[in-house]
Amino acid sequence: MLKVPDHQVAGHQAGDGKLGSLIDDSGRFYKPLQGDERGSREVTFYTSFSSNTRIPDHIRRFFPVFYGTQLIEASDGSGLLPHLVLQDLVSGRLNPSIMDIKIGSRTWAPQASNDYIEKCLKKDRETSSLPLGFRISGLQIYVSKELGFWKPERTSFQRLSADNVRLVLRKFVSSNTSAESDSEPDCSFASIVYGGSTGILAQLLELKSWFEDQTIYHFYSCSVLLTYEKELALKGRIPGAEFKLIDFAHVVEGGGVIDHNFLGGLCSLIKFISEILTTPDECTSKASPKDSGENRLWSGNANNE
Ligand SMILES: Nc1ncnc2c1ncn2[C@@H]1O[C@H](COP(=O)(O)OP(=O)(O)OP(=O)(O)O)[C@@H](O)[C@H]1O
Ligand SMILES: O=P(O)(O)O[C@@H]1[C@@H](O)[C@H](OP(=O)(O)O)[C@@H](OP(=O)(O)O)[C@H](O)[C@H]1OP(=O)(O)O
Repeated sequence: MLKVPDHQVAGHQAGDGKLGSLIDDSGRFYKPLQGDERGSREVTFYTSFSSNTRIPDHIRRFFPVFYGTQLIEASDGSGLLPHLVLQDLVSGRLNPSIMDIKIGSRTWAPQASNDYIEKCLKKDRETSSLPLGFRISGLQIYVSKELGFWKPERTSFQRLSADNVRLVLRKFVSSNTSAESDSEPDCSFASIVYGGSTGILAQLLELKSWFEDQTIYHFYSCSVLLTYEKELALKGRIPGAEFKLIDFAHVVEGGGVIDHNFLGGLCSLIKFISEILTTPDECTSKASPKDSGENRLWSGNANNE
């Protein structure tokens, strides 16, 4: 039985007659193929990647498992439509905190049409993509059993300054984050989510070392999806912090050249996360949302889902 995912934080969302991804009970995520070249490009990528023997296993683990494509009933009621069948990255998680971070200061491939480049360039300029090399594209943070999730409006966190991006990355790993609270994030879980030999930072550094060498693909407009379970962290247990790369609708061949756009964005994200680990107490007093006019981020409601 297919259903609308409980924990999708960005992209095209199913429900209310709209076309979007679906999940089943066995841990699979069904993403509808977009009718234009985005759908075929993503299938081409997954097909090539899954059979490419040059991809080391320690890098392959950063990608969802690909189970091919399948014709299924589309969520918008339009009938049978081909879908990518992928590993559901939050299957088995109870209350996952999730952040979708789109990597790269440029989200368009050189081969794209002028109209598409213009559309992307506008958004890259208006968001943190151009100045920081990445933008937060989707977010939900588990608050508590009573309050559910804090899932702010997507437009509220795409255009943040560097200081406020830092603040969101801190809130993501804090025990005192909620829609109501604008207290300084305590970064209680920074060391077990971002830090340690198996934490997010170590994983990102491993990915980075591959990107310093690989020239097979260029990953435009691709995201890293960070997830962990705050409830486990609260109980002092390992919170299962991990990331996977998602959204390959704009991946093109690398042509023997380093993907400096993705690599640059990844280095920038790594720097932000490293700084949180080295200076966990240094919160963003200089980046008051009230000063920067970004209050909307802090006024989003918690979502009980
Ligand atoms: N394999 C997966 N397992 C679980 N959740 C996923 C998976 N892939 C994507 N998602 C969820 O769906 C969201 C959107 O994913 P994706 O970017 O691939 O879709 P999209 O519709 O192409 O988005 P966009 O139009 O923004 O490019 C992600 O932020 C994440 O919450
Ligand atoms: O609507 P489209 O043409 O599929 O383009 C989406 C775009 O609408 C979406 O922006 P938003 O409406 O969710 O704000 C972009 O997501 P980000 O905000 O995360 O950048 C998508 O990336 C666009 O899709 P695509 O990247 O395939 O052009």
